[in-house]
Amino acid sequence: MKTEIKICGLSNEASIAAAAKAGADYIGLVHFEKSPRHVSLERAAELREATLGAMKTVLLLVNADPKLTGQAVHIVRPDVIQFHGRETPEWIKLVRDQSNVEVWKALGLRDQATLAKSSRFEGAADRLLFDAPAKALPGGTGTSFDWTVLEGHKHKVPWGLAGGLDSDNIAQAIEATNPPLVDVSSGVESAPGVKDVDRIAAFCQAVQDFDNRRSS
Ligand SMILES: O=C(O)c1ccccc1N[C@@H]1O[C@H](COP(=O)(O)O)[C@@H](O)[C@H]1O
Repeated sequence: MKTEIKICGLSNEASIAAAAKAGADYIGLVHFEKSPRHVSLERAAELREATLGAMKTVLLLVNADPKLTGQAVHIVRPDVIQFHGRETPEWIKLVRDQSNVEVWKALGLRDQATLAKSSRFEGAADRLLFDAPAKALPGGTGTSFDWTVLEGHKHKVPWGLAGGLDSDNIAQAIEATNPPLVDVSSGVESAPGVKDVDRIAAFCQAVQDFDNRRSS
């Protein structure tokens, strides 16, 4: 099975080209002013163009109101919106039904109880992204969570693993959780918000090496 790769928090064309060359499936663009990776909607639209359709574009929003969400869909025309705040299942479903855009919901996983609550999003989100619990920022902090929380879990919707992943721990993370998609931001940076093309390449290579070992 191929593990899909999302490289998140890109803010320039060079890192988008590096993600494409390395074989990423998705890029993530963050529209959240408190993030060191924040880009305006207009810049996000330019960066989506820079993918040349080689990768899908995920636009990340945090607790965005209906007006901003509508503007984001209209201006950026992403393939996916990733909601990374306290959005409700009802809101996620409404956006999915009204926008024709795939909708992902990120959830901070602390323990079995928080995992059990993720079932509220079945039938609403197209994918769940399991991340570390929010700290001062809701995500993008390079923090991982206890992957054993996912052990034996019967996933009812497509999902992805996020939170503190990097080229050193990604093989262990895939081995432990068997995710269909992995999502990285801090782990491919040299400083918050500064993507490193070599780390992007190393992360993707580590995922591909794991997939190749598993299928041989
Ligand atoms: O990247 C950010 O700045 C960010 C801000 C607000 C919410 C989520 C954010 N990033 C997402 O968080 C996860 C994990 O990131 P990391 O690899 O631990 O740095 C990932 O989905 C990012 O896209």
